[in-house]
Amino acid sequence: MALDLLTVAPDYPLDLLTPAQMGAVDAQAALAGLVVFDLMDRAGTEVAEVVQTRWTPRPVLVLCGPGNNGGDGWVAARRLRDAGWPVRLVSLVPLSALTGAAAAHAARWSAPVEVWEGAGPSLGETALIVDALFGAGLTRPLPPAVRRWLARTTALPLVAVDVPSGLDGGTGVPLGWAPQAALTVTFHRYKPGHFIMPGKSLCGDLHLIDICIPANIRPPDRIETQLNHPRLWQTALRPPRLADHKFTRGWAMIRAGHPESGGMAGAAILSSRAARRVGAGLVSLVTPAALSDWPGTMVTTKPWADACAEKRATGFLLGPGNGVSPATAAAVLAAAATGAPLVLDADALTSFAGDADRLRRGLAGPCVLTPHEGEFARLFAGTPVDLTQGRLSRARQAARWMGATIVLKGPDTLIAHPDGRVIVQPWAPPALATAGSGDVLAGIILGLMALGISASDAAAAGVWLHAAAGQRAGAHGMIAEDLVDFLPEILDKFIEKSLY
Ligand SMILES: NC(=O)C1=CN([C@@H]2O[C@H](COP(=O)(O)OP(=O)(O)OC[C@H]3O[C@@H](n4cnc5c(N)ncnc54)[C@H](O)[C@@H]3O)[C@@H](O)[C@H]2O)[C@@H](O)CC1
Ligand SMILES: [K+]
Repeated sequence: MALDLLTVAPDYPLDLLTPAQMGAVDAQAALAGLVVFDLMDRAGTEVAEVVQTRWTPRPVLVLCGPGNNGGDGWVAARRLRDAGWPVRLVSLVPLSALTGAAAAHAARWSAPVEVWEGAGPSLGETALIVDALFGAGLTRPLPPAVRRWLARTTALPLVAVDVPSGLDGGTGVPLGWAPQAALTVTFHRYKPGHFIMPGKSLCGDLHLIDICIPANIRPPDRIETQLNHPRLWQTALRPPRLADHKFTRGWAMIRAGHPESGGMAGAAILSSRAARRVGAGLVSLVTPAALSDWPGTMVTTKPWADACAEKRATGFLLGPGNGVSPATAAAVLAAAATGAPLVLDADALTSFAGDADRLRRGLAGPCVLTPHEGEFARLFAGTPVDLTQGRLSRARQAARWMGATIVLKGPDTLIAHPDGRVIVQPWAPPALATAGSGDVLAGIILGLMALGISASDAAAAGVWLHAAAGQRAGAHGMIAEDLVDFLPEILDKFIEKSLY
């Protein structure tokens, strides 16, 4: 089910654990006296519960693998059978190959078992598949026969235990291939692969089960990936103070309406409105062409160099409707050299395609880059960033190398910081994929940075506010202008209230 961004519980777990970290938590839980047999019992029992909530009784085929993921499957099969469901259980390995808690739960199964042979089991009446083949322990692609069997059953709904077998929970990238699940039930904490494409899509609806591992049992290393939520940054946002005047709330400069883009300024106007809505004191559109009047936004035809020389400027945005050109690249470098907060989007990024190192060397202050996949690939081609890796790894590498915050946009927008942390925005309505939406996002981040908020907080807050405005706007008929108009309501309800 799509988790509701606006109502998610304040104690919702934000940490995303890699399979190795989850393994470390499991191991510590065992050391702390928790019994794997009991954890597995809870896990499998809850899988069966969730299945019964979602589907009426029907012939179900439970596929159990060789490890603990398979163990969860044995429990789920037993619970479903106890509840009166027609259950077939197929074990990938002979029962003699099972060990530990999985073997103990297998011993409690009192009905016939089919052991996988050749091309796999016949489907018969099967109307639902439970995939308990491999979870966190998968280290290599699925056996070819398993892959072929799963690929033939795509017409049936599949419930994945922990992850669709074949998906790397750490990255969201399949180890070769993974089936499409209708529902994925996972335990204790979500993993990055549940929210990062293509894993996010392969998992279908997500359900997190508390198997009663205490929250103080944590992996020994730093948790580097988290879900985005106001809890992470809301103390950085502040309501206007009594003593404020427009310059204490920041002066943002936006480069707009350049001849290379045919003089179009609409994108920059959207950005400027967004920057003002989130609280920037003053926003200037710096443009060589006269623009029609935009009340509240200052329009100036002074040269960009003059804008960069303005000591009171607290933020610059380049990109929206700037045109891909050496002039745009030069304007970026001029703004970057000031050391003031900088947001780069669209054409400002593509103007450095094949020359990203020049941008990297030119950055003198905090910077947020907001590429979508195509802009990211163009910008980082030929750099040390390995473009063959999944989105999480690529975003992380790019932020480290560039020394800037990277907002890699998509249905799973990633906010990667130079220190290796990545914040994942899991809930973004697909309606946000519309012209002008990116200009609004860049403007929100600019406005927050111009207010003095750090690049990392501004990027995470900006992405969240943008998604929340999109959710508030609804599934149909939303245009980018609407996002801007919903911002005050979102800020009011979710940010400032928490500060008083
Ligand atoms: N450890 C715990 O405390 C708990 C673990 N749980 C479950 O345990 C799972 C992890 O269990 P495991 O670590 O045993 O890992 P898995 O059950 O995912 O798989 C491990 C087994 O698969 C084999 N294997 C890996 N890749 C293979 C491939 N491509 N072809 C054939 N064999 C392959 C491994 O050699 C190993 O025998 C989780 O995903 C979760 O479902 C739950 O029971 C909850 C409690
Ligand atoms: K699985």
